[in-house]
Amino acid sequence: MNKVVEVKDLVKKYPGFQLGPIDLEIPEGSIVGLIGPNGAGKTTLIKSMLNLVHRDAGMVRIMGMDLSKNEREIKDIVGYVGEHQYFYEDKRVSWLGNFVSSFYSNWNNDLFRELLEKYQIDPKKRARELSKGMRVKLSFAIAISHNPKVMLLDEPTSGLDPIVRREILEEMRNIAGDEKRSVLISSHITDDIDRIADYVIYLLDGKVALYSEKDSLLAEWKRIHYVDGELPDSLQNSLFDKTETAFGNSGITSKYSELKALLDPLLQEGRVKVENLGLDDILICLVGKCKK
Ligand SMILES: Nc1ncnc2c1ncn2[C@@H]1O[C@H](COP(=O)(O)OP(=O)(O)OP(=O)(O)O)[C@@H](O)[C@H]1O
Repeated sequence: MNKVVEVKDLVKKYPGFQLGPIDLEIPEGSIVGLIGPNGAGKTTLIKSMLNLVHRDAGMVRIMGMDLSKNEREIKDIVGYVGEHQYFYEDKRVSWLGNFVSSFYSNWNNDLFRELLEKYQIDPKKRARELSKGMRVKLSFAIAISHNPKVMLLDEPTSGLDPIVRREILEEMRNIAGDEKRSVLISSHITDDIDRIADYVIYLLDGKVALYSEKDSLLAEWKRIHYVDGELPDSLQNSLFDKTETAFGNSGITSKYSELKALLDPLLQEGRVKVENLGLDDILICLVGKCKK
């Protein structure tokens, strides 16, 4: 599969914090969710991928172009929505659309107008008159209207109501659905990531702790509920975050496929139960908040 985005040995240092070295690739037509605790470096990573902050080392290639040499061309094909929206506050939405259109070679004004209507943004309103959610939606409309090949989204859905959030996520699915475009989206709303992502990156303390296909990740991480004495010791010992439950005991495995053959007969007899985990549960374990 082609790589739309390649990041190699990327390092960004701040006093008391270092992002990287980061290596990652985003395949064509995929949505990658970026998950991590506050301060893990998600914003720094996304900004470094667009030269919005200057990296100390490493390489970023987008659609085969090197960010050090082709920054302009790259910005033309990347749609970015950041945590904060900066507009000329006294200008009207229609003016802003017109203004930004001049920076992009593939600007689609019909699409921009369609999106404003869909997101119920009055083109006559001035930026300062828009609500927080409307500002995010306007940023999306702008990012999508220049037909980007890659979308880099930094916590884009946090201020949005559930209806618009769903719409925006759907839009991202459509963008990735044409197989040629890709999305990297950071969010603390792991439900959103769960809903749309094909891959998940866990970023902890500036490093990629885990990068996996989402479905296989969720297939491997399970909580096993068992009654004492029902599980072979070796299996019990391989579990972590052991907790007493109404069923008896429980513990987490991150390698369910390796235990499945042993567990299947017990499952059939109802002596063991298997519970699915969410992306949040996995994050909590990865940051070391699970019992060993
Ligand atoms: N301009 C800056 N100057 C100094 N330190 C910075 C700067 N920007 C970010 N940092 C530091 O870099 C680290 C990572 O911050 P970053 O905003 O990338 O994390 P994040 O994962 O996006 O966090 P959050 O989930 O809270 O938005 C933090 O320790 C932060 O204090």
